[in-house]
Amino acid sequence: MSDGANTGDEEILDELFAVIESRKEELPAGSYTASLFTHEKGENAVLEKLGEETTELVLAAKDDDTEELAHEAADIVYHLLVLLSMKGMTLADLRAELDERR
Ligand SMILES: N=c1c2ncn([C@@H]3O[C@H](COP(=O)(O)OP(=O)(O)OP(=O)(O)O)[C@@H](O)[C@H]3O)c2ncn1[C@@H]1O[C@H](COP(=O)(O)O)[C@@H](O)[C@H]1O
Repeated sequence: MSDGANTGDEEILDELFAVIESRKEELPAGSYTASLFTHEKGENAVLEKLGEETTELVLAAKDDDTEELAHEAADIVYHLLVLLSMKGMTLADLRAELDERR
């Protein structure tokens, strides 16, 4: 597992969100992100994914499978950012909420 160094963590979330926003704008063929924005199920596609990934995360935690836990956590963060973008929100909204709790 990681040694805890977090250099670049903020940047990676900003970069990922910027990619998601550009996929939403350009809807390139072959993009999984674009397919979520154009899915026939609408927002339910990403909501269902978040539900599935959360169940998988819980199972990984119960198994003490930290590699799988990191994998599922990353899936959840990615789909969460897609949901925020879908709702016209940004990472700043998430940061503001977290900041208020300090
Ligand atoms: N971070 C992600 C990311 N995380 C998860 N996924 C996709 O989310 C889907 C997860 O659904 P599933 O659980 O069915 O996938 P799975 O691999 O069968 O199952 P798991 O074992 O992963 O749970 C897979 O198709 C993954 O490819 C992601 N797809 C894209 N990104 C990021 O988005 C960027 C743009 O991707 P495109 O839009 O495809 O160009 C990429 O460069 C990545 O940085």
